[in-house]
Amino acid sequence: MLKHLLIIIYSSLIASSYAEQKLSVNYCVDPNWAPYESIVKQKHTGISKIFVDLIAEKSNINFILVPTSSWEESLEFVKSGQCDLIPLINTSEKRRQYLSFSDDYFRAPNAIYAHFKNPIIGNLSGLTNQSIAVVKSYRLHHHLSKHFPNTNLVPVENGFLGLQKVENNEVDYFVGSFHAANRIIQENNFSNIRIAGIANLEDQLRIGVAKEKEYLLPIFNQAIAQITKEERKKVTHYLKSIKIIEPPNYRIALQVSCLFLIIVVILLIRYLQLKQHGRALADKNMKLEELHHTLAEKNLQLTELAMKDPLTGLFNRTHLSKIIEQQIKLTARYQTQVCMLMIDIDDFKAINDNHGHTIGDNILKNIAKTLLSIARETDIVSRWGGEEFVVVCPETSLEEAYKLAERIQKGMTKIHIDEISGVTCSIGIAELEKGITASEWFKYADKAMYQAKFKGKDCIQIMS
Ligand SMILES: Nc1nc2c(ncn2[C@@H]2O[C@H](COP(=O)(O)OP(=O)(O)OP(=O)(O)O)[C@@H](O)[C@H]2O)c(=O)[nH]1
Repeated sequence: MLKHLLIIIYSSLIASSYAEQKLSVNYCVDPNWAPYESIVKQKHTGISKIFVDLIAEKSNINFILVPTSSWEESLEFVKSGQCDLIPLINTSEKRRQYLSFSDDYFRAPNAIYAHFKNPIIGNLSGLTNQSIAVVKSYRLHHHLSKHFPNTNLVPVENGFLGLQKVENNEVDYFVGSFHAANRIIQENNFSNIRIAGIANLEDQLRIGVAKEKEYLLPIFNQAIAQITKEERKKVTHYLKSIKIIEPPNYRIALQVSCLFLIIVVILLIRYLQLKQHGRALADKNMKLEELHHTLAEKNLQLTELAMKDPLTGLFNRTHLSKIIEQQIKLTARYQTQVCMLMIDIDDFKAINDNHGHTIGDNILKNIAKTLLSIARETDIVSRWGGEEFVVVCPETSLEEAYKLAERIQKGMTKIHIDEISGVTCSIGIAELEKGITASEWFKYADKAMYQAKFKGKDCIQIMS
């Protein structure tokens, strides 16, 4: 009690004397604890700098920074007297042995950070035997080693190194100051880290003064009490300028990617199926077209077969009958002359008998060629049957038909097959008379041909 009274009296004396002569104090900070405090290019920056400036102004004390390279070094400096105070520090049993503390002036949470593969634990009681990185000599370090002896503590030099271990999955968790950790995550783009819980140990930060300078505490407390809400807003603004990182939600990203991949695969399969289907369809269409073509060809062949004599290729009897029917109609309408030549090869049986059927066939084929070459293009040359041929000559008079018959006879003499040198034929000619039927016309031509035979063969007879 007496001691406290003496300190107050001493401090007020000092305070009044400071009015005339400005007192200076040396202070140390944590050089790696942004945004709370840090040393950048030998200069103090961060939240504690805002408060130091306010307290300096209100207490009229000159604060001189003694730069250090680590928090541990700062603690050593204040112990050894190289620094008079540390402006932003938590109390702890250990620290109370060499420091006296002002009233707290800034409070902030601590959080638990984890690799996104590790589960959310909520708070410190969720920690069991995991590996936990924590900054060496921080109050949290002592707190965890005292209250969570089963955990595997990994002390690190600073928050960056601890969070880097989490990012690289070297430790399960990092426990540290909320604002500082967020800033490190953001600056270093640690994309694998998320907040796994809030540490139920709040930072209640204050000035820690070396024991031999504890007489300054009333002055500091007075200055702290004078800090206005407006002035505190500077700190809020400063913190707001730091974005809090929302670690990317990899699960959603993975799900979206999977969904996208599935859609792409389905579309690809569908595309390939359609392509295959299209190809099969095109194949089928092509085959169908080929089939259609073949069918058309076959039909043509069939029609030709139905129309033509297979041995000579001339029109057959059936087709000739149809043509003659048309011819009769045309003649009746246009009053033109049409003649029919009935040609019968003489003694063909003897050719067959003496030279064989194959030679006989060849002779018949040659006769057909001869007839086609001699007749006009408009004449209709046909094989009536066996060794009989019929030539129908539109727009032809009996005289012209007779001349044609003569040319045919002459042509026949030029046929040479094997030992056979020329054939003879008997030709009957009948003009299409008005009003007669096709069969009557045939009958007349046939009759004329038989008359020619009767006359001794190799001659031409006009129907009389
Ligand atoms: N090689 C061959 N012979 C045929 C064909 N069609 C009919 N013949 C033959 O022609 C001959 C016709 O004989 P005939 O009716 O007696 O007449 P021909 O021997 O010519 O006697 P004439 O008519 O009186 O001059 C027969 O021997 C038939 O076999 C054929 O497609 N090929």
